[in-house]
Amino acid sequence: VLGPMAAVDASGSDGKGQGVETSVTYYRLEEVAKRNSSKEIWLVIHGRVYDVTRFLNEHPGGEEVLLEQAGADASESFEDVGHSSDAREMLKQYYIGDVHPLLDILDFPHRRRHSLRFLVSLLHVGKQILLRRPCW
Ligand code: HEM
Repeated sequence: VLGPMAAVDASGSDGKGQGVETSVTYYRLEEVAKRNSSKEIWLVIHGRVYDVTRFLNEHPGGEEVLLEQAGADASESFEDVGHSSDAREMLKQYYIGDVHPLLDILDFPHRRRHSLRFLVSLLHVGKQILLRRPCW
């Protein structure tokens, strides 16, 4: 129901800063979870959302492993493989936005079964609050 959140200027540009102006689109995990077929595949890796649909055929590790993680948080499996720095660099091409820290917290009641993941996402929230200007 909730679509992607409106783009938010995360750079805090005041018109004269040298900071690169960037805007971030925020998604809920729920939105990501819908992109779980070979027609459309999104993955979350370390709180960032990647549309890997057009990467399916090109992935050196095969499309099967991506399909297994479709619509889900693939951080752990991505790290388990020990992807090269080239592979990490490639992520940028498929980046479409971030998982929204607050909206994820609101999902809490539905996620009790994943308490460890919830704690990890809490850590992400803490990190985002420390590293970023508030955007809500
Ligand atoms: C957008 C996300 C991903 C990108 C850009 C990516 C990229 C790559 C690249 C470039 C390689 C070649 C080896 C290297 O350079 O490290 C590779 C290998 C591999 N990837 Fe990924 N990968 C992604 C996601 C995943 C995920 C989510 C999984 C696991 C579920 C996975 C499993 C593997 C496996 C099993 C190999 C083969 C390793 C080997 O043969 O030694 N990859 N990937």
